Formats: sequence, structure tokens, C-alpha cells
Amino acid sequence: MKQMSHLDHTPSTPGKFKMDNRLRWHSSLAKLTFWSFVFIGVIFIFFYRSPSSSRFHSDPSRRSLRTSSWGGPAWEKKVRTSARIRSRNGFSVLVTGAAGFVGTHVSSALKRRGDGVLGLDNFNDYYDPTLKRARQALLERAGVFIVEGDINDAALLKKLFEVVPFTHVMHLAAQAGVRYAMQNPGSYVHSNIAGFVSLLEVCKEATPQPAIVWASSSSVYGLNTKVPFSEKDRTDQPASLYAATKKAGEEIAHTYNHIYGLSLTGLRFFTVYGPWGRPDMAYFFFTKDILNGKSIPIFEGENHGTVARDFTYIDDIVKGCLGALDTAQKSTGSGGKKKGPAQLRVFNLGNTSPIPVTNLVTILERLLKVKAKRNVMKLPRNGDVQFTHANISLAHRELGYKPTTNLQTGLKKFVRWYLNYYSAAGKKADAR
Ligand SMILES: O=C(O)[C@H]1O[C@H](OP(=O)(O)OP(=O)(O)OC[C@H]2O[C@@H](n3ccc(=O)[nH]c3=O)[C@H](O)[C@@H]2O)[C@H](O)[C@@H](O)[C@@H]1O
Repeated sequence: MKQMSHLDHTPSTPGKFKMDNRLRWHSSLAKLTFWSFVFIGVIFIFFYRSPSSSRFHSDPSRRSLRTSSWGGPAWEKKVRTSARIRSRNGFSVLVTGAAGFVGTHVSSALKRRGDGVLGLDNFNDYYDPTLKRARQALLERAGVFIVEGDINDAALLKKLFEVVPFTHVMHLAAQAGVRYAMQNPGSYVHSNIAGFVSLLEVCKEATPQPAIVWASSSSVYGLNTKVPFSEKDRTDQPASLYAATKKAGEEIAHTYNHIYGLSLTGLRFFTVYGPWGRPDMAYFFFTKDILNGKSIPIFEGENHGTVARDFTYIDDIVKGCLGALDTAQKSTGSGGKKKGPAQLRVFNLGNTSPIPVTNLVTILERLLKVKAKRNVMKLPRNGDVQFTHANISLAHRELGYKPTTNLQTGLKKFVRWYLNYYSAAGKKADAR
């Protein structure tokens, strides 16, 4: 009997000979191969030859100034010591992005109250890494060790969970900034999506699984016009890729909660400012530029519409983060298996009093005793929204969150820090 070739099993179109069908199949295969090569070629040319290709970093961790090195008995001892709980019912918390603005403040607050804290940070150069190193030195003095590495490094994350059975993860590592997303979209996907998934993959495998609190953003409200923003409002119209990746994070959190029983709490931060802040944020570079006599771009909406933010002081945000950790229930799964439903939450952490950017500048002028050179311009269409305003009733009810610092008081503390920090840095540079 004639052996049937596997092609004979190919379903034939009714009314056509099988041989005819085989020829057509071969010719389609050839066409498919040809067009696949053309497609891959076009993609290759687009990414590696186009003038903007240098702006699309597929692996932004390479911006880290040093290559991470970890492992060995001495390193493990440092990790264990840093994460050791020193109070009754304390937590052992892995803080990602610990050398970042919010990460540094949260880490030191946790350490102060007796929790074990281990930091993780890739020290990338999105903004001046010297500031990150200075924050690291601050934490080191408080007894917090920061492991140098990327959240996309699954082997490193696994190792950390082998060394320490973390009860909680405070996930603050992210590519922040609304406008930079147009310059370097890849870095947002790398940190805020791939990095988050990498972290959740390791958390879901851990025994016990930790409870996770992580930084979402007020930017998820995007083009929503209903104010104040409540957690129930729509968040499906992001105005920047940054916002879209944070929104994606919220959906990813839902998935890992649903499938693996991970306890997940997302915090939507509203324009956080304060000492040790981020130099890419307006209040920070306005201060620098006002002092240097440089003009500052102040955005306004259509028809001279006010652009305002619900600026939130760092100490209030830290209280919100600790409240979220304290009320987080345990994850229900272990070793990659869900055992029952787990907690899934999202909260606004804002100040509930939006302030026009022009008022922020006036406050800075008074504090710095220097008149700003104001360059008022139209709000660019690169991700900015005109207005943010948080409804914080849910966070108040569930986390006991109650912001107490107004913009005037908060900026005063920022300016004091700024002048101290940079005059000390200046003296150090002069001494060299
Ligand atoms: O709340 C948030 O979720 C977000 O808050 C900030 O984003 P943004 O509010 O845009 O903060 P800034 O970049 O410091 O801008 C503050 C205000 O100054 C305005 N601005 C900014 C830059 C500039 O040159 N001129 C200017 O008037 C902006 O339109 C905005 O109203 C952070 O940068 C984001 O990482 C964070 O997620």
C-alpha cells in the first residue's frame, strides 16, 4: 500500500484535486517565506538604521553605570542582616527602587520602626546617579543595604527570596516621568511592564508568597475630566505611554492576583515632591533654573487655562505606603499555586488641593528670594494633562491616610534641603 505523506492529511478544499492543493500549498509557503524575510528586513532597518533608533533602548538597564555583581557568603550575610526584623510583628520588606526618591524615604521609615529592609536598585542614569549614590549612603548609615541589580534579573530576584523569606515587597522601581516617554519608550516597557512581570513571577513562586504594594500613578486618569479623581473613575484614556504602562501594571496586578493568589495593592501617587526629590520634576528644576537666572517654561491650557497639580508631600506619601503595607493581607498561594482568593486594592494618594503651577513658582520665588524668568507657553501635547485632583476618601477609610503638609510648608522643606545639599556638593567639588 502506498505510504501517505503528511501532506495528504492536509484538508483539501472541497471540489479540488489533492495534487493541485499541494502545489498551491508549496507556492503559498514560498510566498510566505519571501514576505516574512521582507517583513523582518523592514523591521531590522527600522530599528537599527533609523535616526531615532538610538532613542529606543531595548535594554535600558545598560544605562546602569556599573555592571551588577552579586552573590557569595559576604554578600548573603549583608542581605540577611539588612532584612532582619528588629521589632515584634515586624516585616521583612524588599524595597525595589530603594535609591529612588520615594524608595529612600520609605526604606528609612520602615527601618526606623524596626522592620527588616533590603533595597534593590539598578542605579540607572535617567537622572544624575550621584544623587542616587548620596541616598544610598544615607540608607547605608541607617543600616539598609541596597543590592545593585535590575528587577528584570530573575536569577537575582530568586536568589534574594532564597536568602530571605520576605513578608512584603514594596515595589517602587520604575521608569518615571511623563514627557520622557516620547524620547525613550523602550525604557518604560522594560521597567514598568517587563520588570513588574519579572518581579511578580518570582513572588508567585516564593514560599511564602509576599504581599506586594506597588507604585501606580495619578496619570492613569489621563483624559478623564470628572474631578476629583476617584478610584471608580475611568482609567482607559492614558495621555502618555508612561500612564499606559502604569495602567497596564494595574491590569497585570489583577491577573497575578486572580491566577496565583498574590495580595496586591497599587498606589496612585499624585505629583510627589520634597527633599531628596527627582531632578526631572518641575518643582526641582524650576528651583535650579530660578537660582541660575535661567528662564522657566510654565505651561498653560487653551485660552490661558490653568494647569494645576495635586502636589503631595513625601512624608504624607510615606505614611500612605506604610498604611498600605500594614493593612495588606497575606497572599494566599505558595510555590506558584493559588489556595484561595486574595486581596486586590488600588488607592489614590494625593493631597486633595490642586495648586496652579504659576502659584508653585510664586512660592519658590519667595523662598529663594529670586524673581523667576517666566516663559509662559502652551501645554505641549506630549503626555501632560491639565489638571489632577485626588479624592482620597478610600485611602482615608482603609489606610488611615490623611495628608497634613500644604505646598508652602513642603516646598520650604524642599528648598532648605536643596540649598544644603548643593552647597555641600559644591564645597566638595571645590575641595577636589
Ligand atoms: O502624579 C503622577 O502620577 C506623576 O507626577 C509627576 O508628573 P507631573 O505631574 O507631570 O510632574 P512634573 O513633571 O513635575 O510637572 C508638574 C507640573 O508642572 C508643569 N510643567 C512641567 C514642566 C515644565 O517645563 N513646565 C511646566 O509647567 C506640568 O504641566 C505639571 O502641571 C511625575 O513626574 C510622574 O512620575 C508621576 O507619576
